[in-house]
Amino acid sequence: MSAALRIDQPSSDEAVSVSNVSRHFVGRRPLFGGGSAPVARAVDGVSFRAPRGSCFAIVGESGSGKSSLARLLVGLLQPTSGEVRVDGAAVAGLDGAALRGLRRKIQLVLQDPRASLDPRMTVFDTLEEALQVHGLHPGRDARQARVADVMALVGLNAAHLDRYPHELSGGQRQRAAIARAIICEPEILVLDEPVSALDVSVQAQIINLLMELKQSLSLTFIIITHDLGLVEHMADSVGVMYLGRFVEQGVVEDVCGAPRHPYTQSLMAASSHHGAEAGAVLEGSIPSPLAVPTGCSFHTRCPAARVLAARAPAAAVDTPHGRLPRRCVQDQPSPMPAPGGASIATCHFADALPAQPAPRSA
Ligand SMILES: Nc1ncnc2c1ncn2[C@@H]1O[C@H](COP(=O)(O)OP(=O)(O)OP(=O)(O)O)[C@@H](O)[C@H]1O
Repeated sequence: MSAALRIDQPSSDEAVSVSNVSRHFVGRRPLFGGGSAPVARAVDGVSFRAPRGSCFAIVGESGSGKSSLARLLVGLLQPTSGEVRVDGAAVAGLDGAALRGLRRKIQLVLQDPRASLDPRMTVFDTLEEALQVHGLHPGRDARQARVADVMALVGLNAAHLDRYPHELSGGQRQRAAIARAIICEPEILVLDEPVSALDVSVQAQIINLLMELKQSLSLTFIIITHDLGLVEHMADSVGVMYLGRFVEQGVVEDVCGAPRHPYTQSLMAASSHHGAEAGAVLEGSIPSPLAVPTGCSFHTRCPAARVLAARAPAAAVDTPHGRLPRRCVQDQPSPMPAPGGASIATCHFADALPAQPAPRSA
């Protein structure tokens, strides 16, 4: 059976399934002094499932690997290891008609719509071209009718059809980019920071539009964001990403309602929606994926690790990052299920910490 047939077959209840996926970027070997080429672990062993019609959110700071994961999902990047399945079929190695089939099924919406809209093409030409690439609605009249339908779906009208991207407002541009993403009737939208470049007044309109489209077109969403407020509003499940890994994942009510990993707790503290209950807002910036800290990769910034070390100095070790609990620096953390079986957190002390904002650093 050809790969083209496989990708188009209706199959599992899972729109997207990601199993232990990694993407490492190998840099240049140093010119002098020998040594091996540096390896950036942008995505490192991520797994999740998004059932049909659900919304899965990937949240984390800039540099955590969210965009690389998005590009792996839509086949723009190939995994170093692991497997991405869309609609039950493996994405790796697709080409030709099979790859076009995948591209129709899963569409990427970017933060800056200018990146997905050609500045030299009108809105009509952009939308018509998408139909032509996939051979849908053959004939000019049929394409015009489909374009008009999709324009209405996204809240644009005939007056916008002949405009170039720079002649549209930010919100209108994002509506045009969404129109381009849905015109070929995809099943899944990967939304990479879909509203963060927009004025606050326009953000709610675009979020409402996306939620309406999700409902009326039975779409599955994978949303990538740094905004936990958006996660709580839109998503069913969430993976919290730090240095290429999910440090906590589960249903949104559990992860956002009672975060167990100190990193999630810090993100919640930094979120405008939870500022009043804030614990420790994170200091410093995310380490380079070229030099992921050993042990728990979050230990160099973890406020809870310092508090635990101060409480139990006998079990602590001195490091360049302060006095830290031995377990944080020595063992590789493995995913720890919540006592109730709901969320999974990789913190060694997830069960010992209050499932609330992280304690302030000592
Ligand atoms: N082609 C590449 N070559 C080398 N390193 C890369 C490449 N692409 C991404 N990286 C590195 O991988 C890490 C994760 O990048 P990525 O863009 O996926 O993160 P992100 O969470 O989406 O951040 P942002 O929100 O800033 O885009 C970064 O440190 C980045 O420098």
